[in-house]
Amino acid sequence: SVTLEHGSKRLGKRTDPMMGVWRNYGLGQFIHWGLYAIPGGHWDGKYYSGAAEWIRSWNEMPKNAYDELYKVFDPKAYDPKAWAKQAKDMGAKYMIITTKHHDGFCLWPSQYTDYSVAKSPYNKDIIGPMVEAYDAEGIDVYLYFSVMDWNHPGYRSKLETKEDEEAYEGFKEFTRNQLLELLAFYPSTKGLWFDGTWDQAWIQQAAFADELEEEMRSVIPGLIIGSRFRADENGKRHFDTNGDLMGDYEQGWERKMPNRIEDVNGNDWDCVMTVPENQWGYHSDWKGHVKSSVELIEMMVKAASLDGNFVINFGPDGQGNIRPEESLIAKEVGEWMESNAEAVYDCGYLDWEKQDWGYYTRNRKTGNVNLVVFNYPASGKLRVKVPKGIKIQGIDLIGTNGGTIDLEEIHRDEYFLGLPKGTDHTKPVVLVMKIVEGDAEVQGVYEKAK
Ligand SMILES: COc1ccc([C@@H]2N[C@@H](C)[C@@H](O)[C@H]2O)cc1
Repeated sequence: SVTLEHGSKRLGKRTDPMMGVWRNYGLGQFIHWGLYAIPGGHWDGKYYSGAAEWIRSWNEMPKNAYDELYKVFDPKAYDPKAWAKQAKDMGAKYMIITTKHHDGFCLWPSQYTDYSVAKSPYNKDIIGPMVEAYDAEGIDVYLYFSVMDWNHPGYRSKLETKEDEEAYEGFKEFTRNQLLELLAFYPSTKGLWFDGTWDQAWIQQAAFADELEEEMRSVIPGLIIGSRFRADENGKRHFDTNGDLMGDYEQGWERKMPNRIEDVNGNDWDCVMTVPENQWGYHSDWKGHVKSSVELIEMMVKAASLDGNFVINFGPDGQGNIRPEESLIAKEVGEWMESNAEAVYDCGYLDWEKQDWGYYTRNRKTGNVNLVVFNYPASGKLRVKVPKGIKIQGIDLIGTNGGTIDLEEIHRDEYFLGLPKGTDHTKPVVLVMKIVEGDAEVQGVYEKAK
């Protein structure tokens, strides 16, 4: 490996308590809210087929028309307490809120720009009450911040002239000022979720960004920052020139999932996911595939089974309403979490052979092995191979005990688990297995589960 001034600062996962909390979240909520929610994917009677939060980049929408929207931002229905309650009921352990998206509009009254809620008819801080409401529900708050800022005169995607470089120095100072301001205004935030960091101009700022990351970490010790914030001195992002992870967790899984444990390279990671195919901000007219709650539950369990967190995105409309489709998702995911959360919270990868019926997750606190069944076997029996040296002490439907599951040993270390007659398998079914690890030879023949 090569010596790097501005590469990864740590090999392997963070081992401190704050990162341990992050690692056990399981489920989060993303909220994309801003001026783009006002047009909601339409302008002048035309339908924008792109991602609604990118409507400013659509040539059918005049840039100055977009840039005037702040004059009508006055969300009468905004009720952060209701949002936080809904997120709590869904089972979210953390929430990521767009403080500033690519358009540069700030949902907090920033001292460093007039392009904020302070200059809108609403004229109140949006972020503060949201942080308070989510903190009150015990949901940790993370601040999304886009470095790319289409509104700031000093923003550049690349630096070609002397003028560019001088303007960009001002932009860098502005960016640092806003980030320090956010940490000062909202000190209960647990971390920052960066986006808009792919521009050449930013990638060339390895030293500046490295120093800024250090500074932010000193302002809030334990602050959690992902792999997207900065590049190393060779322009390498997410993973430095030596292939080591930048930041505290991998942020590359946007609208996609890893498939095998090897894909996550031993790093912490989160997957952020839209309900429709590709809309983060509010679009009043979703086209294409809209994910069901069972699809999202499967992704959430798959993430936990591969040592990651899963974050479901919500895009409130221009008045601050959560749309009905998203409220239904929150309700149905919450209903499933009501009785199955222990198979997701505090859970991670189990190095047992992946089976077709679904996913294993290992609860780090209880040691229990969870079998989350999505593909119900026609035989009604799950085939489970346990590694040598594992003794099954008991298996039960989640939430029950007393051996409701019929266990048949079909080979050494291989069993058929019979699911109780009448099990409702229109929703994922969870079995909880208590195991004893260690050299089974010493313990002699396995005792059948009671
Ligand atoms: C293909 O380029 C992009 C650039 C930015 C995004 C942003 N990241 C997501 C988390 C949303 O904020 C989306 O606008 C998505 C795709």
